[in-house]
Amino acid sequence: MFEKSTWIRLPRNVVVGHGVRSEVVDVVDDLHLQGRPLFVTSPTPREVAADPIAADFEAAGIEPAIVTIEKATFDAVERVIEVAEAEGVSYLVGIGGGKAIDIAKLASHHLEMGFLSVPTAASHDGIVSNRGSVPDGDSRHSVAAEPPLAVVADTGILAEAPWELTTAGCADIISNYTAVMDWRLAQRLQDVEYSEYAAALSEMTAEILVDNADLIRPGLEESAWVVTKALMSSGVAMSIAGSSRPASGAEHLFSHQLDRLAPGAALHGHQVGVGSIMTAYLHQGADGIWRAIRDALASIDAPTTAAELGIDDETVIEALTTCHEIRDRYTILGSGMNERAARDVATKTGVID
Ligand SMILES: NC(=O)C1=CN([C@@H]2O[C@H](COP(=O)(O)OP(=O)(O)OC[C@H]3O[C@@H](n4cnc5c(N)ncnc54)[C@H](OP(=O)(O)O)[C@@H]3O)[C@@H](O)[C@H]2O)C=CC1
Ligand SMILES: O=C(CO)COP(=O)(O)O
Ligand SMILES: [Zn+2]
Repeated sequence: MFEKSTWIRLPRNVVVGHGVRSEVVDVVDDLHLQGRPLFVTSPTPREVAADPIAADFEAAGIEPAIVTIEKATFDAVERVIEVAEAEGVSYLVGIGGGKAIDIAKLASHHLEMGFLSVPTAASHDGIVSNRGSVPDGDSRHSVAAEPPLAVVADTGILAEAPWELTTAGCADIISNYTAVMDWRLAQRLQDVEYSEYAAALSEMTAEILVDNADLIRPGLEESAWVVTKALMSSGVAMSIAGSSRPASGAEHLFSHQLDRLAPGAALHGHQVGVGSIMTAYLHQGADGIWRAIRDALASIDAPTTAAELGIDDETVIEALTTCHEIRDRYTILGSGMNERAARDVATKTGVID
């Protein structure tokens, strides 16, 4: 008897383009959301977008509450929940980079309220995903949540953000190649749940981005358009899979460990890009696609070495040899690399000298 079933939850409205920031109020109206919102933001996105959007709401007779978070932590989620309850809000709006959107996503899930995702940087593929990624002591949790009811991505704001945020988003997408390799390996060796559709969407998204790399240039609003569409497509792949597997493999474990060993040194997307060069080598050896991944990253100005990440070589080795412990996710790293093997792959791929 066939007993399989699945729920795939996706945003209802996706609004992308120049100046759409001013349409957040209309999107709320279209979704029939009533009452006050709580804006969840972080310092720079507050200035760039949350305060102007709050002014739009006030002009429409709605008084938003605002909470500014500094880090993506479970304490921050707790604080947002407390503010939401104290202010009597009825939905949340995450305005910012990955950290603000993840915290809004997790708090709204706990509160059983809807949320809107308003990215201010094309820096990560959590914009529409149904997961939140939060460090917790020695681990990093990929927490199940709901995707946003709507996404409002203003390409004007995204194009004005520092260029490295956009190159980080590109690298987060390029890392899908190795995330899918890890997923297939885990399916073959550990029989983990696998979706051919989600894997194909994730790989195709990376391919389209790489094929359009010449459109991705600083100061070009079209770049924000191309990258944001790819980030959304990758987020949809995660929602279809019901897991971050299509977009997060060993290269993400490496990045999550760097976040612990060298906090704030480099952007998430840049770290996963460098991780992807090395894990591609581990999967396919010297003649595999690691050079193509490195060249694609270099072509859009993303880092390809430890030095470009601003991280010293020894920290890279420590991250490579310990990151398999971050979470129970089977990848090419298996039960861990020893130091010699880690030094070998990092040197052969030019990540360290
Ligand atoms: N849930 C999911 O599926 C996914 C989650 N993630 C998570 O997302 C996070 C990474 O996202 P990322 O966006 O890099 O991290 P942040 O949210 O920390 O943003 C990176 C930096 O960009 C700044 N910033 C954001 N928007 C602007 C702007 N318009 N102009 C100037 N500066 C701006 C932020 O400023 P400030 O410091 O003032 O906030 C911050 O310093 C990680 O925690 C990662 O785990 C990543 C991929 C998928
Ligand atoms: O960053 C992600 C996908 O790009 C997802 O993060 P996790 O590794 O925490 O699942
Ligand atoms: Zn990522």
